[in-house]
Amino acid sequence: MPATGASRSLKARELRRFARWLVAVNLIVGAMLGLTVFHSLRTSRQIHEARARTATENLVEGLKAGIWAKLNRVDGALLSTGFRLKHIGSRGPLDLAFVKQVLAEQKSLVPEIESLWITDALGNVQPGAGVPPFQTVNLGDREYFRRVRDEAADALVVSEPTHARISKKWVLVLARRLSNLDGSFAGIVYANVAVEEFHDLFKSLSVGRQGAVTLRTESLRLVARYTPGDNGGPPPVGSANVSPELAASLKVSPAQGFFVSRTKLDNIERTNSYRRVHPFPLYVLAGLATAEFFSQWRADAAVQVALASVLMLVLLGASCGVYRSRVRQYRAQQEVSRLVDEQGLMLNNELIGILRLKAGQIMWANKAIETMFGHPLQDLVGYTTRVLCGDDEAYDRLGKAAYTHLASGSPFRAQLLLRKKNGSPIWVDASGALMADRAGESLWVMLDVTQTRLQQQEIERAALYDSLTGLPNRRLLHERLELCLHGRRRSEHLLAVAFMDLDGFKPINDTHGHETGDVVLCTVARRMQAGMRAGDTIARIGGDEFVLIFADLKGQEDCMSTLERILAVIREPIPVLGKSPCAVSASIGVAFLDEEHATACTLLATADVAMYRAKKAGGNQVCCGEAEACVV
Ligand SMILES: Nc1nc2c(ncn2[C@@H]2O[C@H](COP(=O)(O)OP(=O)(O)OP(=O)(O)O)[C@@H](O)[C@H]2O)c(=O)[nH]1
Repeated sequence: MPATGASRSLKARELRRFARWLVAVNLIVGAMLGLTVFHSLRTSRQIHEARARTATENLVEGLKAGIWAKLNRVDGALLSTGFRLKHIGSRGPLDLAFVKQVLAEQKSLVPEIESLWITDALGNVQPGAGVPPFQTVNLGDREYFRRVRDEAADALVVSEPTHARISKKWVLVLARRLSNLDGSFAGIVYANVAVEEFHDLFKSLSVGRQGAVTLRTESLRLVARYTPGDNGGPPPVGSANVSPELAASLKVSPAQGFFVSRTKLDNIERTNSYRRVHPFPLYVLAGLATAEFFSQWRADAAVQVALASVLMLVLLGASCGVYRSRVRQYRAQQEVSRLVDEQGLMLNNELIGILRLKAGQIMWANKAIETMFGHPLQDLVGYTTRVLCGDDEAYDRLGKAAYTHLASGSPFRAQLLLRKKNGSPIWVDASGALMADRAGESLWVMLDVTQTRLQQQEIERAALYDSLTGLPNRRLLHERLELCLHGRRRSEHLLAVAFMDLDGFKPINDTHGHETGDVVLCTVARRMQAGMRAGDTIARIGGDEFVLIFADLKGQEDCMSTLERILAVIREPIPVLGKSPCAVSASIGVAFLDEEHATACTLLATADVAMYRAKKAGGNQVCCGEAEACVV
């Protein structure tokens, strides 16, 4: 069944639908995979964020406790000093030795204190250890001094980060009031805590290479900052430059909080927690770098994304493979359809007949067989090939020859003479071969070669027979003579060859025309044929020359009497249509096969010579080629 254009385009549509389906499956699987990975990564990031927050909160809680303890010890030293130096100015001149002793004792008890001093009511630092001799250091302009002096209550004052005038270091100053007996302001006792003092505490914390720990005053001025990787250079002590996220969080939650921000100092994003170091006006902050804290998460994310990508690539590759294989299948189907179409056209041609046979029975035949033999297809299919053969004998002969050949494994090829439905003969060039995939079945191809065959016969005839008289020509004469000579050697009977030439033929041509001459030649030929036996041969070898072969003579007399009869029938008047009858005679030379004349050449030559003798002798007679032969 040939594939139609419609069924082909249907298959092309199916292929496009399959491609769309594959794309859709890939998109859906890709989307699901992407969503799964996204959800998994978001969840694990949230877990990491929660862990980061907990870690920074734990860090900052520890810091807060450490700083509180430090400053509490410093404040304790201030309180003790204040207590021991209470009203000391009211009892007369200052006992500097005692003051120095007290300050030294307290300082030695609290290692965090870088220096411990008192001032008078004007802010002049009383001379002591670390103060250059003959030099007056006045703190009256210091903000913490004014606050201690101006606040009536005996409260601890913590300064902003201050550059110390004596040690030249950045310090945090803790100060308390000294009073006279009447309660008036006598000066301050203050302790400088170097900002480096906090670094030791900060260093003990594990914040990674890019983490940061910071101490700020209530006004957010930087007191100390520590980053293990020393990111961003030396800390700008005293600077109040903070991230907007910290400022916003403090507004909402002044005591403690959590925020994520990118630090301007080193441009590193961190997850931070902060705590107020109550009762001190200080904030501690601990931050873990997002990049570090999320490095594991990032590695996990990279692995998950890579796995998902590989999975997607594998799916894509498999889809491409499946699609390509479907395309190949589609192309193969197209090719098969094309071949089926071509085969259909070939099978249904009008020229070459095709038959499929099984055990001599016609299983299938094409239109050309119908045309060639004239049998309708329904009269062929299901019947044996006997209907195509002339008779049972021809059918059996053909069957034996063909199937013996096919059984040997080689195809059969022959020109066969078969019969049409109307009984007329038909020559076919037939070729048959066993079908490999169908047991016992054979395929036959037939071409009508009747015309070729007839033309061939005509050509063969023209080569062997005289076109005017229909008698054998010189070539066939020689073949037959050789054949006779070959058979004669085993025969007892006599063989003779007679050479005959008409007498007076030329004048007939000249007088009555060539057509009349032709009539005379044909009449003479017919008469001679009528007077000879079936096994004898009469041939025309030239204009008015004939040769006769007598193959089965009982004796020379038998031959001579026949030739005499021939001379007689030739002499009879020959009627010519519309003209007066013509008359001719003949001169005949005959040679008999014997030891001396044993070949065709010698026989013909002898007969020829004898014929000339007959003609010289006046014609209309037979001369024998042997010496003793008599002229009849
Ligand atoms: N009509 C006709 N004439 C032919 C044909 N072939 C040859 N001839 C003629 O036959 C004649 C033969 O010549 P000759 O053998 O001399 O004829 P003839 O008159 O019988 O002479 P002799 O044989 O000597 O007796 C020639 O005139 C040829 O032209 C032919 O096929 N048809």
